[in-house]
Amino acid sequence: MDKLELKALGKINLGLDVLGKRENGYHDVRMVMQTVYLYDQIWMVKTKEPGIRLSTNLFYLPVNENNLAYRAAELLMKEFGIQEGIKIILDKHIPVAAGMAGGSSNAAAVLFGMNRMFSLGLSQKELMERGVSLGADVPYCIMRGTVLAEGIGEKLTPLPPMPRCFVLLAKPSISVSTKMVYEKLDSHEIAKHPDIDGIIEGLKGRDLLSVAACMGNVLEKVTVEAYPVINEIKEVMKKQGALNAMMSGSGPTVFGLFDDKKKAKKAAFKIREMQLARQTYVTGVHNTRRR
Ligand SMILES: C[C@@](CO)(OP(=O)(O)O)[C@H](O)COP(=O)(O)OP(=O)(O)OC[C@H]1O[C@@H](n2ccc(N)nc2=O)[C@H](O)[C@@H]1O
Ligand SMILES: Nc1ncnc2c1ncn2[C@@H]1O[C@H](COP(=O)(O)OP(=O)(O)O)[C@@H](O)[C@H]1O
Repeated sequence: MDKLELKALGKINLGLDVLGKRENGYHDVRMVMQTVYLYDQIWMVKTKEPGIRLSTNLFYLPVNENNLAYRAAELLMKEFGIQEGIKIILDKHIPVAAGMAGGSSNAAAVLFGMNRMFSLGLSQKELMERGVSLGADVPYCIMRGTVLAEGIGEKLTPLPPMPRCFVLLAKPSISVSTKMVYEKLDSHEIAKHPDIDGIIEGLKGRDLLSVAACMGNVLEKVTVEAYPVINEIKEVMKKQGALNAMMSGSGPTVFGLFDDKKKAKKAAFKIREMQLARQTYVTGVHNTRRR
């Protein structure tokens, strides 16, 4: 196979709890992850000249080893002594530094693509073991769907699929560093842990309303302190009929779950009109796992 086209999908966290901190600074988490149908497009083409060449539509993203897509290709090229080269064209649509795992998803797609194109014979588990060295969310981005993620995010248990709904994503024009948010959390007392088991029960019962009711994210308080606009967006979404609204990951993207597409679109319009966020997307959940 000389050429491959891939979709790298974004995620939201329906629940995010932090249980403790490890000596290396990483945190033990308990999260319910959900893939959404907002994606970056990736083209991979084999080249005769050795090495990796990456290009992207976003001028401010690195195109060297600081890009997670580049690093994913490099990791497998080195391990397997691949002599040919690879050209990667990355068309970004997932907001950057937004709590939607865009970079991790790009890395996951490239690992998957390299395995296919160069017939490396790695199982999904073996790809995930390599993926975690690139980022805690990479193994999940390889698996996709509705998943309970524990450990630092790499211990994955598939869950029943999220019931069909509309997801409104709103990304205010600020960028958040995941590392800083986790660090700031350490100086906070976690007053209320989200009901992760309640979300899981809701998923088992195919009950969208109880999943929505149990949503919670311990990182939200930290990011909201710096950026109150996150709360303003949540309030608009709820007022416009969201079943619930919350910040995804370390933020600042806010998502709202809706059972009605018109309401989701109206909420998006309001958020843009009030200039709370310029980037808004109405999309859905994506429950197909990668094979
Ligand atoms: C918060 C979450 C929730 O899904 O997502 P994002 O907001 O990044 O999308 C993840 O835990 C982010 O995963 P990911 O972004 O892959 O993390 P990494 O690149 O491995 O780590 C970035 C930094 O976050 C901190 N980190 C990350 C994961 C974890 N379990 N504990 C941590 O303390 C570490 O300080 C690390 O240096
Ligand atoms: N392929 C990539 N896509 C997006 N960001 C990338 C990529 N490679 C490296 N980065 C860097 O990683 C940081 C985190 O980006 P991203 O994965 O979009 O956010 P998050 O960790 O919040 O989900 C960005 O600041 C960006 O400079």
